[in-house]
Amino acid sequence: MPTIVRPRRSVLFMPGSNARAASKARSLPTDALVLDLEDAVAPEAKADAREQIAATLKEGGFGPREVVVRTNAPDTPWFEADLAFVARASAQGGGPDAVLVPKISDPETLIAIGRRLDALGAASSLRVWAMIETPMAVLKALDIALASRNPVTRLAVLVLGTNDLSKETGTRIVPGRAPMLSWLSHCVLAARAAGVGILDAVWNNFRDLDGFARECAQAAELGFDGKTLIHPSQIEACNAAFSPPTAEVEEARTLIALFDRPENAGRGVVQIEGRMVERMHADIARRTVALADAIAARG
Ligand SMILES: CC(C)(COP(=O)(O)OP(=O)(O)OC[C@H]1O[C@@H](n2cnc3c(N)ncnc32)[C@H](O)[C@@H]1OP(=O)(O)O)[C@@H](O)C(=O)NCCC(=O)NCCSC(=O)C[C@H](O)C(=O)O
Ligand SMILES: [Mg+2]
Repeated sequence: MPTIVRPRRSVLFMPGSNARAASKARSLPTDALVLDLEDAVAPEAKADAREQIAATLKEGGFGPREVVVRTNAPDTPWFEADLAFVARASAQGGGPDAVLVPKISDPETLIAIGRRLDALGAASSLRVWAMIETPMAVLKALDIALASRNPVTRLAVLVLGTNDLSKETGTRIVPGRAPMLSWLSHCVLAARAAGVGILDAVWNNFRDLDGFARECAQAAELGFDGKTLIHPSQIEACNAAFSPPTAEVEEARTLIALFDRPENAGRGVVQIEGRMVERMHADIARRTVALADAIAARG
């Protein structure tokens, strides 16, 4: 698993057409924001939403937050215009960091999208995030994640979409998510095997913050980097759930220092207060410290 240097604990969706929400996001402690052209925008409002997102991007002011635009799905009449818009914005500078493409179900589609972005002259820095939200996408999660090894795909992050998964499968979204747990874990494994990021799905009932906090804790235990959000009230609990606790960071620093001592240079295993620690624990500790430092650097 690679060292995470870009915190993606909280990733806030907002309708691309909602200028007020985008303006608000400039001062919210979210790690990333997604300006949506898909579900949150009515069919007749797609073109206006593109214009609004263009104005939002031009104005900038998002600081260290990663800015992402979600297009409509590849098989919709809006996709080509959405992709061309994102490519143009990125080529002009000040564009989004990534484009999030919904309903990806196979690696071939990612390759085609990457080629199209190249042909449209998108900036080389533009990354692709892929939504895993069809039954086929879950079944092919590893193939999709491994598409990141082909640089043409620009693939950096997978994002779960449990609303669409529920719609496509008839599986209910229930507290604890037992019916979907195996899918979530399978996707985390696929992302880790390929070395891409992975974000959990949204929690719809944004007034139920206790239930939301429980789901964040579950997502962190499952190994997600963070969670996608729909309302500012969800950011604080989400950031807390995906930040390494202070005591864990302190312990990690102690462990790294122990292995860095000259007398331990050739040792694979040492002990701290009667507990065995191996070099793999030092690797985990370095990841914890790298994430904590990156979070602290945000201020
Ligand atoms: C759900 C909402 C429509 C609720 O909005 P609203 O009624 O305005 O809520 P509040 O009155 O509580 O809002 C308080 C203030 O916060 C601002 N606000 C609200 N939501 C956002 C946001 N997402 N980002 C930024 N700011 C936000 C309001 O403007 C209020 O500000 P102020 O006026 O200054 O007081 C709304 O929250 C919303 O639209 N959320 C995002 C919906 C969305 O993007 N959905 C698509 C992504 S989820 C998805 O697609 C699922 C996935 O694909 C799957 O398959 O699972
Ligand atoms: Mg969806």
